[in-house]
Amino acid sequence: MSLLPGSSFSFAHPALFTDLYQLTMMQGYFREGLHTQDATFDLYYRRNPYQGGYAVWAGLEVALDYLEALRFSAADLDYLRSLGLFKEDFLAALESWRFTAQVTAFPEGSVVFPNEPLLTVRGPLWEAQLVETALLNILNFQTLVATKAARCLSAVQTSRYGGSVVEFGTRRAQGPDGALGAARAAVVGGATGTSNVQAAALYGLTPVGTHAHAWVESFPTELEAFRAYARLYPDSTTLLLDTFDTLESGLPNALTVARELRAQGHELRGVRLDSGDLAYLSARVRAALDEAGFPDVQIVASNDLSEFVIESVIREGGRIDVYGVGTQLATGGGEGGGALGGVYKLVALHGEDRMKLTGDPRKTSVPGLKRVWRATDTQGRLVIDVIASLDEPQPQAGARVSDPANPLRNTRLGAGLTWTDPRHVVMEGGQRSGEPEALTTIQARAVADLQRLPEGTRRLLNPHIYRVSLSQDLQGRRDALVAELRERHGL
Ligand SMILES: Nc1ncnc2c1ncn2[C@@H]1O[C@H](COP(=O)(O)OP(=O)(O)OP(=O)(O)O)[C@@H](O)[C@H]1O
Ligand SMILES: O=P(O)(O)OC[C@H]1O[C@H](OP(=O)(O)OP(=O)(O)O)[C@H](O)[C@@H]1O
Ligand SMILES: O=C(O)c1cccnc1
Repeated sequence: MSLLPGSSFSFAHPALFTDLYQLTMMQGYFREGLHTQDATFDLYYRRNPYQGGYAVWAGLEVALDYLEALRFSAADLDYLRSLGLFKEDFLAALESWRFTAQVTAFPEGSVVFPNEPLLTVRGPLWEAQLVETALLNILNFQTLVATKAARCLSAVQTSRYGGSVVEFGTRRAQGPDGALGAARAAVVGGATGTSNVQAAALYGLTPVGTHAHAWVESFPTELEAFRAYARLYPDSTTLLLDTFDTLESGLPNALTVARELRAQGHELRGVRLDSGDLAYLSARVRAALDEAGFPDVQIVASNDLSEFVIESVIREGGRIDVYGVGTQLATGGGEGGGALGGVYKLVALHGEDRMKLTGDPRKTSVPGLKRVWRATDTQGRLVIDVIASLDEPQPQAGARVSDPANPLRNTRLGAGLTWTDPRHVVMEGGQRSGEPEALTTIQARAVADLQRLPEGTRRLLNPHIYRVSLSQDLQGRRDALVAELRERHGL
């Protein structure tokens, strides 16, 4: 069951969850008579997290919950009035203010790449402006953590024995909201569970767990501690082996309890390793369990795990079934992690292209209303994404497309590709276009999409860079606007 059926998040004061400048600009647009202009903003990021080859797009359902909940309560307006910045006519207009815009986005769980518009908001300028902060807050973090989970899972999949990832990171996460959001995002990216009970209750997951060293330390002997736990949870006990010595004490005591449970008609579920060389120890523990007639007892491992540790443990012959990943997963940590730098840029105003010019060509935005075309080969593998103008037809074989960060690098599209337009309108008039998607559906999409990635792009270290290109039409519009802006501003 879920404590919040059909919904994934609740904000107490959603309209105030924004940067002050959004509100001061909103008042400005209102007083200048610009607030109802038809504006389009694109949300995208420029660099994959973890120096990887992709990201897993996560947080869309949370973002839609936020947009549907958005309104200014009487208490919000009183607070804004107390700041002395806002005039009464503006505050009065906020009383009935609602988010009424259209949102187009990749389905949550899709594999996505730098520079492509992941989400587009089109509607009255003051509405589209206000939501920048919260959308980036939600989507950057969810996407970062979902990508980390996917990387851990892809490391697990290098084992011919299979395995799964669970999220153990609440104690090290960035505060309570960070922990809940991370648990959700970890599941989007492929984790099969979380130890956080509130997250499980909110998102309709089954909480998972073993026991801590404190349990063993609270009994005169390790064996008594193991027996007491097994008595209480005869069908779901996982014993932690390393309080004193994994191979000399924990393992033999766990085998004793496994035999005692079986004599009573139950089975020990698992053992957990939490220190030492996890490859060596898990291979030794697996062999001992198998030899003693317990091939189904699972080996859980924890202790500062990351995608790279998982890959290494497997390469060295480790036999772990469940990887409990904490700090690195819940914080989105590790090299190239910490935060996803997604941005939200105005790309059109009443139908006319808009863009930000900058000295750094990688930061120059792509103007205009767009569509993303995604090509797959005959085996269903992703080949290339082409960002095109909204009204452009499906790309044709032989057409030239260019690198958004470097127009001099261009390429011709091959033949035999199947083109799809994966983005959909997910909100119209401020209302969801369909029912919220279940986390299980979103996770299944992520797992399937990751399988469609070329192996080199999925690689953890120095991956092959998946091509995201601009159509010639869009590149031409961008060049024309750059030239016009330079002339207008004397640059
Ligand atoms: N076979 C392996 N390959 C790569 N990394 C491993 C392997 N086994 C364990 N690790 C990782 O090595 C790191 C350190 O393990 P180490 O053995 O130093 O810690 P420990 O014995 O658990 O000590 P502590 O009790 O302080 O945690 C951990 O991040 C662990 O996940
Ligand atoms: O991926 P991680 O961040 O390691 O998260 C999981 C860890 O959390 C717990 O121990 P904790 O770290 O609290 O104590 P310990 O280091 O003494 O085991 C648990 O035993 C794992 O080792
Ligand atoms: O249940 C566990 O084993 C667990 C939960 C959180 C953190 N470390 C371990």
